[in-house]
Amino acid sequence: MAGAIDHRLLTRARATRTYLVAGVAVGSATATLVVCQAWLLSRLIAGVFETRSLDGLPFGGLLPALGLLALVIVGRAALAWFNSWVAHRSAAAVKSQLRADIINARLRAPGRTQTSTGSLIALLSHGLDALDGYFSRYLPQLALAVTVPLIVGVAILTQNVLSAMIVAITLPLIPLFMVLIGLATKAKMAKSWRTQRRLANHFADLVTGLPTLQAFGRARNQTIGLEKTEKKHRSETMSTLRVTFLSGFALELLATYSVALVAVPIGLLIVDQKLDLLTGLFVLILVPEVYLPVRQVGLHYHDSIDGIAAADDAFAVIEAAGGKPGTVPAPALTDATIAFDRVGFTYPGAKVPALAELSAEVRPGELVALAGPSGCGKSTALALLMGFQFPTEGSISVGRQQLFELDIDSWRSQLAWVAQEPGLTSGTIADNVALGNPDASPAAIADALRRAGAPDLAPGRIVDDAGENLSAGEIRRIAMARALLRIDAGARLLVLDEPTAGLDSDTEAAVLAGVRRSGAGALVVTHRPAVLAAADRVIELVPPALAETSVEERGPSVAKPTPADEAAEVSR
Ligand SMILES: Nc1ncnc2c1ncn2[C@@H]1O[C@H](COP(=O)(O)OP(=O)(O)OP(=O)(O)O)[C@@H](O)[C@H]1O
Repeated sequence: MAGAIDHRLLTRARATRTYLVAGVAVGSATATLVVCQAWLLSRLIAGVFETRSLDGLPFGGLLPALGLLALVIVGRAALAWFNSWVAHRSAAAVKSQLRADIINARLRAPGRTQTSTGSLIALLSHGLDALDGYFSRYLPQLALAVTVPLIVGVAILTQNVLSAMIVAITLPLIPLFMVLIGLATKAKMAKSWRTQRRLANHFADLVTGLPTLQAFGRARNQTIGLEKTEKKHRSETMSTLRVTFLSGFALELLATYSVALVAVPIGLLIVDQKLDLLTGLFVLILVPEVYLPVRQVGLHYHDSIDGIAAADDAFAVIEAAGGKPGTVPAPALTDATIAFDRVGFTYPGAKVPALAELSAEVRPGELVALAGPSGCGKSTALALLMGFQFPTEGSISVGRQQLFELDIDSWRSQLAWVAQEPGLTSGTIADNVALGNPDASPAAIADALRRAGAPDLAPGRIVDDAGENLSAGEIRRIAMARALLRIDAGARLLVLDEPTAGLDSDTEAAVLAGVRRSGAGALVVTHRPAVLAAADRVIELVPPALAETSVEERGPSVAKPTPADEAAEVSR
């Protein structure tokens, strides 16, 4: 059946495998108890007819069977409870593993997925909860649908071959119908899932962009848009439910007719006294038990679709982070040169490259400036250097190693990064600065803030989510202090994406001079003439369109020679 078990869930989420083994064991035990229950019930009913004429205690001989029946019923209830307990534990374990994998994938390669932030939040919060139904309802039923018909079918075969043959012919019709219904509704289910995702995105956009939307008088339109998506979601949910109920009804009808097909000949055989009452009852009680778990799988089919769709989304994020992470320890930047060799990058789904033909070097301890018009790919070049993305053209090497081969943690431990829009976490300013070096003393944190031009910011001041209570300049100075602390802790390259927005020229000059004194290098995206003048080399990026069209005449983007290069050239 389409989408029964996602092989990636089996290979990645170990709890799924454990659960399937437990499910088959519980299913087999349940099937055995079903057979015992049917046997005891038929013995009791047939016994009532046979002992009716006895004097004294007519049903006294049936008491042991009655006691056993009670035990079997308690056993079945215990198995059902155990099954549900294992299922919920497995769902929790799988969800927790997938959440960790998603977050790790996002940390390893933040920009490599096409999943928007809204979708990611929806997936990490309630999206993966769709796996609850998959594990607690669908998979247990799937295990029972395999084990119960097999064991109960064999029990029927030992008693009455004709009944077993009727069951063997009619039972496959149920999965067949389920496949047909599944094929007919697959597109509908996928559409419903897409609408659900769009609703989550719409909502996230509305929340994050509310001030802008209000400023431009568009908040009302967005609310109307949200209402439309919500209405669509509601009608699609109703139509999904309609399909679910209708398909349940069809499967129920099929199973009922199949049971009747067995019941009629059994009844006739009993009337003709060709079959004793005990055997006839045993078979009649068992037959519906064969169809029940298979029918229930159909009823919980939508749980499997929802669960698989959630798992698909999770794996899209996890797999986008790339195959196996690199393992080679990063060469020390104290003597390794970083080389961009005709590096280009096109974002997934984009038609034009964001960066093209970048060739440049960053030598140990150098201050290298990255300049060029807006949108020419400066931030993208830094993202490639940080290992958030891998080049789609050319390569980046560190010493003799390719960047993609490096253990990303050992590589990033040498870098101190200040993003264009630095991220802050909730806590205090000191907590955020200490991200650069968790072992830093309060005095070192205060000193880093001072050097980053932020002596006015009290380290104990509370930072709201994403630094909402701070100005853009303050956020950038805190991020700069964090990077300086990281340099103090041993990072060898400061990676700055237009750090000057929050700093005055003097502070900026002091920051860069301080970094150079420490022996660390810096790769700085900047437009400021003072930084460009102080740089050992300036890499002029050209817009990708220009790089694409005229690379033959112009040659690749290269660094302007430094005075040291020129001196070396002269001496040659
Ligand atoms: N996540 C993304 N998906 C698709 N395209 C992107 C993405 N991020 C950036 N781009 C595009 O890639 C190109 C380069 O962007 P980038 O941010 O690297 O430029 P930049 O030189 O740093 O610009 P600025 O100086 O304005 O900060 C731009 O055309 C941008 O629209």
